[in-house]
Amino acid sequence: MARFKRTIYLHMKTLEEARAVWKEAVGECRTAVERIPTDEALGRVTAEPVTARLSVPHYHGAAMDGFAVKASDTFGASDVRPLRLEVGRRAFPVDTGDPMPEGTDAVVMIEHAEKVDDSTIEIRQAAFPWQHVRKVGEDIVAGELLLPQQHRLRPADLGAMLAAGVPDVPVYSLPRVWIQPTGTELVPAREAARAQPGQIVEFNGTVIASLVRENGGVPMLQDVVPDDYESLLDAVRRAAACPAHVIVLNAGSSAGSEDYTVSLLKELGTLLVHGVAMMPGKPVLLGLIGSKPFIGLPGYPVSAIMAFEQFVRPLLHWMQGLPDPADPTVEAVLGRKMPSKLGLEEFVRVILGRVQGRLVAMPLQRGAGVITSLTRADALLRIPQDVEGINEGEPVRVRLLRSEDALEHTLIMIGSHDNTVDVLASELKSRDARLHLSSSNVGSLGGLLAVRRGQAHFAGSHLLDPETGQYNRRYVERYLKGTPVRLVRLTRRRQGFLVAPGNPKKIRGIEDLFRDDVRFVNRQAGSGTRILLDYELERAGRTPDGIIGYDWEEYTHMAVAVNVLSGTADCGMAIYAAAKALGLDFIPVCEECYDLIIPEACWDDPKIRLLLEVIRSDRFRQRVEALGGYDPSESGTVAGVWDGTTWRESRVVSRES
Ligand SMILES: Nc1nc2c(c(=O)[nH]1)N[C@H]1C(S)=C(S)[C@@H](COP(=O)(O)OP(=O)(O)OC[C@H]3O[C@@H](n4cnc5c(N)ncnc54)[C@H](O)[C@@H]3O)O[C@H]1N2
Ligand code: MOO
Repeated sequence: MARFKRTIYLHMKTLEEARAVWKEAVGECRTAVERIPTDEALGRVTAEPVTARLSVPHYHGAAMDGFAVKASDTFGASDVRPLRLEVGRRAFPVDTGDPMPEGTDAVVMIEHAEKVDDSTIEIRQAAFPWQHVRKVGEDIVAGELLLPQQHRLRPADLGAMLAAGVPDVPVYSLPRVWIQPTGTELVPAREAARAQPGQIVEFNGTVIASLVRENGGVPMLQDVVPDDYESLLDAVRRAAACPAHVIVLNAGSSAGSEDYTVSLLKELGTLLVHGVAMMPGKPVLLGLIGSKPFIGLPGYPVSAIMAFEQFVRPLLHWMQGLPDPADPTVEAVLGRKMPSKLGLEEFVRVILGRVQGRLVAMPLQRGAGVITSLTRADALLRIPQDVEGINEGEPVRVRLLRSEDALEHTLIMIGSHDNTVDVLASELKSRDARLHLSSSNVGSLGGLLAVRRGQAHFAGSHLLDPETGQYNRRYVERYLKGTPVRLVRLTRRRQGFLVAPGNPKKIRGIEDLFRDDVRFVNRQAGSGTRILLDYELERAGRTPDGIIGYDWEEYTHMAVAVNVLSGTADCGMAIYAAAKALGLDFIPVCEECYDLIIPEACWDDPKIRLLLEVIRSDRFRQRVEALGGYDPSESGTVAGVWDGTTWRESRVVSRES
């Protein structure tokens, strides 16, 4: 069908241009005004100024428990000249809030009135006029402005309105957003476990609906429609005819042959923008169907969220007469060099924490499909389009995704990842709910370098020195000259050969790698596991010659495991957790040490003290043991104290700090 030719982006606009086009086209859209009961108006935005109908208080009332009196009757009373007043004639018992009896203008607090008998009190201090009395209109005067228009109502606002006799309030209707997920490949989340290759769990719908709710709108989330033009046309027609204020389609915004959104928009409405120089979120589409704003959000989840924030979020504010939302930002230093494409505004997810007095921002994965780059992020770094990149150590302004206070309770870990770190994070949280462990996985060496630059509270490392058979010490000596640190053992972990379930090739150990019928899959040169394999080969007195697949390099434990599972390799070396995850058999080869490298400058930080407490607890060990493939018997021991030049203690490991 000729009509469905692949689309090429129209003219890609800069983010600023696209925002301007959008504001021009839909910036004046408002939802209708409706009058709703005041007690249901929390969070709603006033469409008109609200004025008081009654004064508050509307009578003179006692502000304290005690006796209402006429102030002039009490003049002259003192410690030396106590004054007696007859109850019921010149002093009237009142409680807080009671109307003042005729002729009285002051209240003597009960604790300042001595009872003489049932009908007499004595006071030792004169009352001044209007003492402890709430006068008419003290709080609100009838007719005065209570709240302006375009004001988002808070709990106290509702109280003031009710007190002032305003039982209902004119507000903007909540913007209703039609959300249409599309894609033949999408399956409902409840069928996730049965998804075949090529099928993807639908979740953007829920994310977008939640973002709408968070921004004061009402989501109208639809069932998925397949990627065929007629179904999409039908869905958008229904959206146009229904009482929704905004139409959001996801996805089909890019240049793929099944990306029909552009054609749709051209057939049913007006295309304003296709393609914005931002990343993620580049292929976003903006337009109008009739007078309804229409947004085509890209399919990748991070792209969808970023494009939502730039275009849907402000729209939801404008529709209720509110200004653009403002987000809190802080200044930090960038922990790692960040190259960026010239001409594209980039949004980089970062972890953020205060290390040795400075806020450090460390970039996370960049992929637009990596939703966990947002779940793990503490902040967003925006790299302008005219900047080619930012150097390590440069100051940057980042937008906070968590509270500023939370940053003070964030521990930054950089280095190699291990599953026991997840246990650590969860145990820390259960000890102190404020504590948050943010980690960036850049490999062991990257962790050491971050410690050297003062960018991490600690690093995670498992680097074997083949000459000594020891872990990490040699690397600390080489890379941390002048940086005192302590080496704390987190755990020992088992490395071994992964083989297909049932071990069909009957692989038992290193010698079997040299067989003609065994294809091996290796890890990349320089990785901890590769160093370990070479070390084991050397110990066995062998060179790699003769191992089929020794030069075939993969970059992660899981990639090795996948090759074994699919049968492209018969054997590979990895940690037990990778075998367990994919149901492979595991033949243990050796144990390695996974250590934390903690700068001396952070050693006395209470967060680090708690971290050590956790690592040394029985509960942590039990949980680590239960993972399988780990030996936590040395967890928490100090395996070395480095003063920047030499090791200060003997090599006997100790559990003391
Ligand atoms: N040749 C080109 N290909 C792509 C380009 C390009 O410029 N030229 N741009 C890339 C960029 S950037 C993005 S972003 C994506 C946008 O893709 P679409 O908006 O067309 O979306 P799809 O291709 O349909 O899906 C992409 C991806 O997202 C998943 N997805 C879609 N909807 C959902 C949902 N409701 N829940 C969860 N996941 C969803 C979908 O399955 C795909 O994996 O295009 C690049 N391609
Ligand atoms: O711009 Mo796409 O949105 O990178 O992923």
